[in-house]
Amino acid sequence: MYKLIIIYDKIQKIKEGDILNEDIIVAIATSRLEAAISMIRISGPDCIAFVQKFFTGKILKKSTHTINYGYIVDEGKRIDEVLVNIYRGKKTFTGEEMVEINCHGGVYITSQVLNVCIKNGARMAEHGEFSKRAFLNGRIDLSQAEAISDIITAKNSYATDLALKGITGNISNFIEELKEDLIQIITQIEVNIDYPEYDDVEELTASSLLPRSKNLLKKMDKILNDSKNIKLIKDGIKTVIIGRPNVGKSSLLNALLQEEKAIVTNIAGTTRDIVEGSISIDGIILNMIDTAGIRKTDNIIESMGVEKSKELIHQADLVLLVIDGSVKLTDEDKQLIELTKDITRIIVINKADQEIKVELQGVNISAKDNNIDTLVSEIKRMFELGSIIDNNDHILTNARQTMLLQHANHSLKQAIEAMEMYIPTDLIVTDLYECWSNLKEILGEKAKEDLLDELFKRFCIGK
Ligand SMILES: Nc1nc2c(c(=O)[nH]1)N(C=O)[C@@H](CNc1ccc(C(=O)N[C@@H](CCC(=O)O)C(=O)O)cc1)CN2
Ligand SMILES: Nc1nc2c(ncn2[C@@H]2O[C@H](COP(=O)(O)OP(=O)(O)OP(=O)(O)O)[C@@H](O)[C@H]2O)c(=O)[nH]1
Ligand SMILES: [Mg+2]
Repeated sequence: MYKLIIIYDKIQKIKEGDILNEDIIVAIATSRLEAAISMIRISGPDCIAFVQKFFTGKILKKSTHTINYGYIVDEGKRIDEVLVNIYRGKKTFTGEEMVEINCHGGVYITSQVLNVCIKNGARMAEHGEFSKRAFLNGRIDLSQAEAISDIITAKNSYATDLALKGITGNISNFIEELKEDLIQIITQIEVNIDYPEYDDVEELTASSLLPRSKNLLKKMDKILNDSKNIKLIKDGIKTVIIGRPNVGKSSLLNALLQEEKAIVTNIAGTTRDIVEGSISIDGIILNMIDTAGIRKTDNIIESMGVEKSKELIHQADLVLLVIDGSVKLTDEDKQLIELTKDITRIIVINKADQEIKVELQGVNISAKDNNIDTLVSEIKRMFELGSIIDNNDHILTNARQTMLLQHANHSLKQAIEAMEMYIPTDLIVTDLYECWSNLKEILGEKAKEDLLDELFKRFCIGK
């Protein structure tokens, strides 16, 4: 970020007579601070002619999609030896003319080359401005722009597969299909309102509108249902390990992490603050939190830890409730079983290397001996996430999209209820239009300006 400040400083120092072209934007598109090569990405009308002002290589007038060798110069002085990629015409990422300067990847040298660009009149891009321009120029729709952001932040192969599908327009396609279904329903009503060949509302509704609408609703329901677990695939499963003191929670965390991360002792109340760690089970990410053992205590520090543990239960995607199987179930155990009964949880009966004294449905493990296969299998069984994506292209990938489809779904449901009561069709249309505008917004069609700013701000600079 500091580079941005330096660069804005330089803008102030632009000499009189310099062309300041607000339309040309630059950004460093490499994420690492120091690398072999940095790419400085430039977009905007006539940016090839712009770069030619300080690039010694001769870019042929009519050439496009070529790589050009030369030096970046500033007031006659060579700054760096570079390769420059040029993209003329509208067939580019942003839909505008584009240039990419591949310079050496040091932090200082990159900022020097950037400075030359700024000095000659370009400005730094905002977060996501390249993708935003691609969107505004109609190269991609909003779902594709989100997918570009997703592929950069993807943490596993499921998330990359999903993002790549989104980039290639998968979401766009199935939303267009839904829009097509809906427009056919709306058209049929509109035609009937304008040309009431037969004014029998009941017949029109029963014969075609209702079955068509119900079919569309079913499609939407399925998409919403299949998209439920996407957040878990993308961000991981927030897994909270709880249980009364000394049952082996920290030992379990360590066994899962295959690392002695949390302190383990035979003293009850060892863990006071939370300990975190992440693992990947066949691509499913578990973001685990080991907590303080839950019990009544007079110790202030311990009791704060206990409070935190209780809070975390309600934020979890998965609770691992650890029970010491080598002793009889205590009242504290029973309270925790009750407390988590409506939460996605696995009851983990630990210390199975000893004689088991509890009668309880759960998975038996021995954290101490790293004997946790039963638990790992159970987690895999519960979150068979990959298969959702493998066999299904009709998935939404974020909360914005699913919320809009839920709204669309709701409006359609209301329209169907109205149809079933044979309410005059012109009144039903209002709900259907509401449904329509929500579907459109998924692709960013007529999306509000401030929403767009909000969205693209979350991108990194240079994207
Ligand atoms: N050097 C470089 N590598 C890169 C990118 C880039 O911008 N520059 N990308 C940036 O994200 C990604 C590739 N994505 C891209 C997406 C579209 C177009 C593009 O020019 N599309 C045109 C022409 C397509 C064609 O020739 O068929 C178009 O859609 O009209 C380029 C890159 C990853 N690698
Ligand atoms: N026999 C046996 N002992 C275990 C097993 N797992 C943990 N222990 C022992 O149980 C004791 C407590 O283990 P911890 O992992 O610290 O338990 P905890 O639940 O994190 O305890 P607090 O942090 O105090 O809440 C230690 O002495 C461990 O060695 C196991 O599978 N079998
Ligand atoms: Mg502990």
